Amino acid sequence: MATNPGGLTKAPPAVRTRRLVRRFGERAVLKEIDLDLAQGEFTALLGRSGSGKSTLLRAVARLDHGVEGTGELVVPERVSLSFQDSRLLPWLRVLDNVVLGLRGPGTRARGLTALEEVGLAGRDRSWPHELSGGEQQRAALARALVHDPELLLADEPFGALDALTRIKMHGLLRELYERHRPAVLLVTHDVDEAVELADRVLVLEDGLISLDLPIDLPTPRSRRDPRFQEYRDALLTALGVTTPSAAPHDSPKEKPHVPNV
Ligand SMILES: Nc1ncnc2c1ncn2[C@@H]1O[C@H](COP(=O)(O)OP(=O)(O)OP(=O)(O)O)[C@@H](O)[C@H]1O
Repeated sequence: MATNPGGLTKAPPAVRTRRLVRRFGERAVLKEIDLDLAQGEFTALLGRSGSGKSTLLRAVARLDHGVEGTGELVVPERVSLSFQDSRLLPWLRVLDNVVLGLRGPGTRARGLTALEEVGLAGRDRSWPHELSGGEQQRAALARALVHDPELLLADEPFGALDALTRIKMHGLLRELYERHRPAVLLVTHDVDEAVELADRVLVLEDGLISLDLPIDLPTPRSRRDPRFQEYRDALLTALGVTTPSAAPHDSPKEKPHVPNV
């Protein structure tokens, strides 16, 4: 374990990448990424479409065997993944999906507890197609959490949900995170989602992390808090988007439009 200048022992990071490179043909989508994610840290990853967010997440998940490197990639043993599409197996009931791959005594009880935690108590015998989109994402979260992950990698898990369900899922994810404390890397296009949920937001641009912004706001966070808006404006600016709220004071007073980038 490393010791910092104050003499306190510093825990090793949950994720550590050094000089992580991914090329597709001639094009380097990730150019020597150096990234540390602390244990129990909630990080959001933003970037324009095609900037390489999913590529980075897949690399960290060790799903991509094309990652090059003389570099270094350290990830914990227990890693769970969640995607925009819940990826529940249609031929398995909800509980069987949740406990898939889990072994040992108490498997069923663990699955039922996970379902209860995500608000799906009593739906264990349902088939995936009998669940709504939001419920399917809840089941996917239960499946991720039942493994007690040290790292949760989530690639736009709420991207396909309607606005109201999305808000509910934000609350649920933050609550589950605070209870279980895995390190989280959340890929999103939604700047508000990033500021609302994460303690640190990264912007990926041109193959590198161009901004690493700690979010120092208590939770639950209100989008109406002026400091929330300052973070959001800083991120939108980093993403190359100008909004009326980030514009000079003498500009027309329009309702800020916050695009998903
Ligand atoms: N298997 C592949 N073969 C060739 N190019 C690829 C492959 N996978 C990704 N790419 C390219 O790498 C770039 C980054 O893709 P990636 O999916 O990581 O971006 P992203 O930031 O997640 O995009 P989005 O926000 O639109 O989902 C894109 O230009 C994409 O076309």
